Amino acid sequence: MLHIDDLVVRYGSAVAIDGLSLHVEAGEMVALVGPNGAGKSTLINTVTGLLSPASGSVRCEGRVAQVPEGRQMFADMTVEDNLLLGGWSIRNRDLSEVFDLLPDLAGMRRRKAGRLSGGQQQMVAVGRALMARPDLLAIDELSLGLAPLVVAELAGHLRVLNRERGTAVLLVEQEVGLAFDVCARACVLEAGRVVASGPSASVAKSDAVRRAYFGDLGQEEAGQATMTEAVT
Ligand SMILES: Nc1ncnc2c1ncn2[C@@H]1O[C@H](COP(=O)(O)OP(=O)(O)OP(=O)(O)O)[C@@H](O)[C@H]1O
Repeated sequence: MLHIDDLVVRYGSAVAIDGLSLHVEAGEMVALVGPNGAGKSTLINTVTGLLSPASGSVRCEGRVAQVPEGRQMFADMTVEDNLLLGGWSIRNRDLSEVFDLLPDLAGMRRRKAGRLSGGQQQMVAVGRALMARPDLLAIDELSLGLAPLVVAELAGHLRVLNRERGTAVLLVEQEVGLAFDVCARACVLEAGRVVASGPSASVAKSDAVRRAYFGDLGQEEAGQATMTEAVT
């Protein structure tokens, strides 16, 4: 349902995405991992239309919604009003669907978003994106600054969302263990390219992941990072 082909994205003369192709099937959960500056956020922001390609194409058959890095709450607005903003493009905006999936939000609907904990705010950010009834949910750093228990609860909600509604998920995540656990498939980005792709359990053992997170390959091997490692 998401087709990204030969994508190039630039900031001025700097190339952030460098000829990247990636395809996501309907209902698939795909993790995007890689070192700082690899282009993960740029890719997500291009998928959701916040950035435009310099060349190549991004085509999505269905609605996309984003959970942005840092949550981006409207702090002085209530939880309910934050949620309603997420559904601005929907004719009959109905909070009940989101409350069914994230029941804790119903109890905090009248509270100011800025008064909530980080985990509660992240739940609002997920709920706000779900108000658009997306076919693809693009999440930039689910776990950022959150306690492991809170992250585990959010991950559980994502699994239910995927299982019960068939929503596809593109998850950018620094916590690779979490990303591989939640998503059946993973792609490793380096310097704006996909350098490994396949089932998460296999990608977890790939050279690309060792290079990105453990730095335990020699210079010579690191220099060979430009070819895609197809992991099966
Ligand atoms: N607004 C910007 N202006 C110029 N260059 C940018 C901008 N945003 C990102 N970049 C550059 O584009 C490249 C990709 O950045 P991006 O934030 O997409 O990577 P990332 O994989 O999400 O990194 P991180 O894990 O640190 O968030 C990096 O070299 C970064 O410095």
